[in-house]
Amino acid sequence: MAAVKWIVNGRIWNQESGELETRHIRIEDGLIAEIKVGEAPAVAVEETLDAAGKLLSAGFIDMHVHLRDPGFEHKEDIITGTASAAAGGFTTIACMPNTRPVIDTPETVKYILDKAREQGNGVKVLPYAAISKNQLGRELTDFAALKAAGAIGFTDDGVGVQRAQMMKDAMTLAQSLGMPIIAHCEDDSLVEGLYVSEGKFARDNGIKGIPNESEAIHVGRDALLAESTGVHYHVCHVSTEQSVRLIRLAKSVGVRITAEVCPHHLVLSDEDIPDMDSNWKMNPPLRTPRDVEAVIQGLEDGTIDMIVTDHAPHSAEEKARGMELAPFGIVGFETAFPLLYTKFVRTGKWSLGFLLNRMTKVPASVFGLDSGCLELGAPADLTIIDLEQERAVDPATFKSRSNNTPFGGWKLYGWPQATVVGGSVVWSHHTA
Ligand SMILES: NC(=O)N[C@@H](CC(=O)O)C(=O)O
Ligand SMILES: [Zn+2]
Ligand SMILES: [Zn+2]
Repeated sequence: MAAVKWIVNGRIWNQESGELETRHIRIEDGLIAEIKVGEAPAVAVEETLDAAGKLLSAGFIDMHVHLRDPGFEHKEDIITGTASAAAGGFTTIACMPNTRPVIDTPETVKYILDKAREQGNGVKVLPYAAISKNQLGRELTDFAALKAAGAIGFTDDGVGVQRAQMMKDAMTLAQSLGMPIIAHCEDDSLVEGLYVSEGKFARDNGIKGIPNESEAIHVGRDALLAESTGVHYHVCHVSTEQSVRLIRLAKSVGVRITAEVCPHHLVLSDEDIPDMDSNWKMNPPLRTPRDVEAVIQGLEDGTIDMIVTDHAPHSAEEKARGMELAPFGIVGFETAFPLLYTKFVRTGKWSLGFLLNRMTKVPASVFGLDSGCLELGAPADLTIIDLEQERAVDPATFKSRSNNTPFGGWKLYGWPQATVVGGSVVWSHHTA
């Protein structure tokens, strides 16, 4: 990993003017030390990264990813997962505890942090710990010990916390420690055995679908519990109109609630599923076009705070089991920015700044991270993107160990060129 002293000729988004402006960034001790206007400084080539008119952004932050390590290394591990993240322009990622063993002890938190530091391609990895032991929803984990070990929040992502009392106890404890609860919202009793949402695809194929209420019931319950406990409560992968409505209401009465949405739920509905192809199977499932409109609206009006990938690698063999039996989930790092840039920014629906903020500044501020901005003294965590490069998604080239994506062949603009963490180039398309 080469440390650089200058990144020159980058095009930086100026929030005030709403335009891209050329700047040169000097890096010292891993931090942004100077942002220079005008001529590029005359500096040694070895210590310089020439962004040559490309977008220069704060590195992307993804607060919801699955690295599968320990236990499911045939899908992904910390090495391939962070390589995939870096290739997607991500400099900080927060990984979910649904591993084997589950991240429910200080030892496993330490395993993640140590392996990420030593073999994580320079990418910053922030571990979440489980709410319940083994994610079984029976007994709370030792929140204080997990916090001390370095966990940044608590979640049973992969499954919903089924019992309200358990969620209330978790929130009370998390609140006393100043930690957030991150929730996968799903009522099992409404979902059992189902794998696509209630909608046109399910009707056309004569299968029973997952009802939207399965998500919103938890959002509503938890918003009430967050109100009474005062905890910071964060909703995972929001996918329905009802959830957006409930989060909006909770925010309006002052509940400390935040929320995330995934690229696929912004871009795809159940009506786009071409056939019984398990690359279109994820949890939450693709919902109706009306839900897609609602989550876009929710992101636009601030009800939903940030974008996350929910990068969920599964092996080709597992995904080959067919729609009904294959596991839920799709990979996300290496398509997230090009997908959203192409679909929302190039079409004029969003400004570039709107998209960048929801992948940098907002997640940083919601989770209290020092990165996510291009300011003096901030970590030199940076992403360089070629906004004009058009290329088809080729899953065979992914750095991830898995390539389960519905976006293969999609022609997209806005491909990452280089990723820098703490002033070191951790990935570049030249060396890829
Ligand atoms: N999103 C998914 O479809 N799958 C995730 C679990 C989860 O995020 O709930 C996984 O771990 O595979
Ligand atoms: Zn989930
Ligand atoms: Zn997840």
